Amino acid sequence: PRILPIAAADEPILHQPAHAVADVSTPAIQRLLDDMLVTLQAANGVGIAAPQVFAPLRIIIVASRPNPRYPDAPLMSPIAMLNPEILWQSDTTCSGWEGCLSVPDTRAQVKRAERLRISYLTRTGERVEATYSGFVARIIQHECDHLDGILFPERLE
Ligand SMILES: O=C(O)C[C@@H](Cc1ccccc1)[C@H](O)SCc1ccccc1
Ligand SMILES: [Zn+2]
Repeated sequence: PRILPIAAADEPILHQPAHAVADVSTPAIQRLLDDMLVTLQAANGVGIAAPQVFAPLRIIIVASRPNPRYPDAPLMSPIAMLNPEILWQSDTTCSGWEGCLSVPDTRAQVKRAERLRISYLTRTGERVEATYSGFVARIIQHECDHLDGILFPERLE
């Protein structure tokens, strides 16, 4: 696996919708997942979306860990979510700090749904549904926005 270049905010790919993955089992997709993970780790991120590494595909990796702004964030093994679909979002929202690997040196408070239910394919092709809340739900919403060409500054009130 190799560290991939990360698209900056002015790159068109970050402002257009990504395409569903047709076959998760191909070597190219499996390699992309490995490359996204090492890229995320090298950048000290807690999430990454395929368009950020110039791949217009509906793939995100969620990797919450405690950090200075979220000291009580859960430490989790990175989860690759392919073709994620948010099935439900709570009306309850909360505001919290966000940053973005594609928008360096920028932090802002963003309002997000506190809880959500998501359906996605794992890297082995199983369909999974799960409920998340708090910081992990925030990361998921941030990453799913990337798949629709939305960057967090567009979410500011
Ligand atoms: O650019 C990205 O998508 C990754 C962001 C994910 C993120 C989502 C929501 C809230 C904060 C970050 C990067 O992880 S930015 C680096 C970072 C890490 C921990 C806390 C804040 C920012
Ligand atoms: Zn981002």
